[in-house]
Amino acid sequence: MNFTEPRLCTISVTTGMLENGDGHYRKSYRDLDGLYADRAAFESILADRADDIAYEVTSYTPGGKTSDMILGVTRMAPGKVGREYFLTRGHIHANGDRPEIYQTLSGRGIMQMESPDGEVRLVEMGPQQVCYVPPFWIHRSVNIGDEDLVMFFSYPADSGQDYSIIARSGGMRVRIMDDGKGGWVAEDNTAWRNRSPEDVRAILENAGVAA
Ligand SMILES: O=P(O)(O)OC[C@H]1O[C@H](O)[C@H](O)[C@@H](O)[C@@H]1O
Ligand SMILES: [Fe+2]
Repeated sequence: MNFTEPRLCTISVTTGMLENGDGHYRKSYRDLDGLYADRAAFESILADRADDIAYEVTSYTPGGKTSDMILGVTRMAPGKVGREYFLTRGHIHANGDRPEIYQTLSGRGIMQMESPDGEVRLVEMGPQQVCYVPPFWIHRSVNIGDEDLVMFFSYPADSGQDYSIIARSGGMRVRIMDDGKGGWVAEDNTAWRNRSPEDVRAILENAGVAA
């Protein structure tokens, strides 16, 4: 029997990268078009740093099965588009019943979660705090600090990412905004529309769960 070889990876908290992984992708500000509320503020970021890295993900994928755990690191730059803090695109796992674990290594962030039927959970996280993202929750990270947000993550390798679920509902239900006092406040996203009971049922049934 050919057992999978163990793998040692090193996390560089200062560069926000996993070393000795096998995956790396970057998202520039240009790639994040349409996510933020303040169109004019976003355009002005595009005007002078469209190709700068907004966030990047380095990872190791040992295989493709449920029992193979992907692990990696996300590094997200600090900043705001108007009053809205920088964020990752966000997704639900294409196999919706797959969970994820996130550990903040440096910086301050919010794990923004939304259930298929529109419940919102906001988990503020600092260094060495771990958030368990349960099956079926749409999730994205938001950098509410003034330095890089560096997070370790792990999830089953056959989870997959479905980004369309957020696009179809006009974004996530709330936006994480500067409260003007150095903190944050969650404000309703006026473009958001809830998923229908049929949509919710389809997400559950796709994972073999009775609605
Ligand atoms: O996939 P995004 O929504 O762009 O988020 C960026 C990354 O965030 C987390 O670290 C996830 O575990 C990654 O799978 C994801 O790629
Ligand atoms: Fe995920």
